[in-house]
Amino acid sequence: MTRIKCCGMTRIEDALLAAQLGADAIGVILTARSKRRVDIAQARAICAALPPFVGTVALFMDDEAALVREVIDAVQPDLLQFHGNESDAWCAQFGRRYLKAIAMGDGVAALPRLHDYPGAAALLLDGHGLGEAGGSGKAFDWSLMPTDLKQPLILAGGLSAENVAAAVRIARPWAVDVSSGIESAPGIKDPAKMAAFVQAVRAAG
Ligand SMILES: O=C(O)c1ccccc1NCC(=O)[C@H](O)[C@H](O)COP(=O)(O)O
Repeated sequence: MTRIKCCGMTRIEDALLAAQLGADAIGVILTARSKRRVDIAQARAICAALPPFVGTVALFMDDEAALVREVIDAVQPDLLQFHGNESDAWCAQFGRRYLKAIAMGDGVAALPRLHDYPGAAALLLDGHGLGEAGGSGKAFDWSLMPTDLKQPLILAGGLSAENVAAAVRIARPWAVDVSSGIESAPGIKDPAKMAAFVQAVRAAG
């Protein structure tokens, strides 16, 4: 079964609907680099509203360590996600499990970077270019998804109800991650798109 993370939640009602529909995790974005940014109080309210067994992920992109610590204390997310040029040692300093996003927009040139994060709980392969923010809606060449890495791989970038079944079939990821493909506007999730996305992933197996 392919797990599902719905990212970029800015409203409690959207996060609750994702949970009801069967999403395995939701993401809240704390970095100023995002148009889906929430403040710490919003992130805490969204995460605290969720039922048990739905994971929470707090996202950062080249942010100050002090912000990450503040979020850990206030929000208590299950996982951290780092989306920028952070090193593995930098990500590990918080003593928390983390996902490391890898920009796959450069195609094969990005592949060596997949070996730079042995401490990450999983790698999230995203469609944008190096140095660009996530949530871009850009897909990458799914056939580049490696099969020889020990870490679980999360497929992200430009996924939607229309293409996710093909993506799962080609890339065989541990999980898929989606943001703009389930939105009506940045940070505003669309119930019909979210339901169709979860259904398409479940049908894909
Ligand atoms: O979504 C953002 O606005 C964002 C900004 C800066 C860093 C990371 C960001 N999102 C990270 C995610 O995990 C997204 O879900 C992922 O990039 C996929 O987004 P999309 O292509 O829109 O499905």
